[in-house]
Amino acid sequence: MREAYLTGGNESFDATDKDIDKALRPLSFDDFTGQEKILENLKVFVAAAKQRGDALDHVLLHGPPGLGKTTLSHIIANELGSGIKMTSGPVLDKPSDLAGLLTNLEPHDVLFIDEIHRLNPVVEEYLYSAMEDYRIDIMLDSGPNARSVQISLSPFTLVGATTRSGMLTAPLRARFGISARLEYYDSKLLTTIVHRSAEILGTPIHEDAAFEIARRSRGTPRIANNLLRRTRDFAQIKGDGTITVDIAQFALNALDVDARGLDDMDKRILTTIIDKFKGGPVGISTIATACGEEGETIEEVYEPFLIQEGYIKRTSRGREATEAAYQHLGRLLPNHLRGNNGASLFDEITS
Ligand SMILES: Nc1ncnc2c1ncn2[C@@H]1O[C@H](COP(=O)(O)OP(=O)(O)OP(=O)(O)O)[C@@H](O)[C@H]1O
Ligand SMILES: [Mg+2]
Repeated sequence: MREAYLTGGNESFDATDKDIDKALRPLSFDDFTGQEKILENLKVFVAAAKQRGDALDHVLLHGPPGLGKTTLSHIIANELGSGIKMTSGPVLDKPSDLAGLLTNLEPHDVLFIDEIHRLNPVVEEYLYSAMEDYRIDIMLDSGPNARSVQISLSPFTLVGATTRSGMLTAPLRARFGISARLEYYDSKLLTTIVHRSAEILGTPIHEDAAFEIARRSRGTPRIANNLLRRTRDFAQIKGDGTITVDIAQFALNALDVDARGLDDMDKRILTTIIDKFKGGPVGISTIATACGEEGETIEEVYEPFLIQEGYIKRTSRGREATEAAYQHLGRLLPNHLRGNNGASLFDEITS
């Protein structure tokens, strides 16, 4: 797949976004940029398991969307030299769905369960013994004829992914020997990722243009790749195909991505807190209703980035907008924040 893009030709213009997604996905530890600490540990655990001839311990990957959880699960299987079966929490409706998957695993295979916080509790219960002892008990018949049979499974590795690790039950969480939280990427790492993707797509890109896309990507490789693809369209139609910084800026403005990478919903959340609730504190469900978005989505997708970038603060009474949020939106600072500002100004003058 990847070769098709590397060798160029017109195939890349016919490819759907889904194919491109696949082509851009790193396939090995060495191909994966960032998350250095997680990668270093995983390399050791994978090598040790292989050396012992054991299945790798179960792995939980958590963190905001688009940071590489699915990608890493494939890489783990590749590096183990194992097969991978993919499913997701909400799809596993009954214990028999899970049993079907588990009994089809080859030794040391990876079973990837996405959105693992959304497992049906009954199915989750079955997963416990599968994870712990590589066996499941299945009930045959019901009523007086009911009996349970035990089925042995091949030693396997469960890789669970979730954007909401807080919603995992304690018994499930305890059964993962390895747990890793993926963090947002800084602009430098994202610049590397943009360059790599541009090369695979066969699109020439200037260094400052790659950085411009990177710093406006909300710390997220998926967004960086999407913005790159859209910018490539602008370069193709409005320019000579090369992504320059002017083309990148033009494209990003046309796409409504602001200078700090905040998107429409990010800005809506901030303006809601500032304009409707005097800067907070205000509860997440109130913000959600005012913005017309699910509270869960705000908490899992938008808030972590806004907190990391210092635009909102989480307090016991709710969310508050920070000085940075007022400044970014060009709003007048309220009194309680102006106090701090005055003090720092005073320091500067006297020092
Ligand atoms: N470290 C990385 N280096 C290069 N590309 C990356 C990296 N991490 C992610 N990507 C790219 O970003 C895209 C999104 O990654 P992925 O699907 O693994 O995210 P995810 O964490 O599983 O997201 P979700 O929670 O929405 O399922 C992938 O297509 C992949 O190409
Ligand atoms: Mg995923």
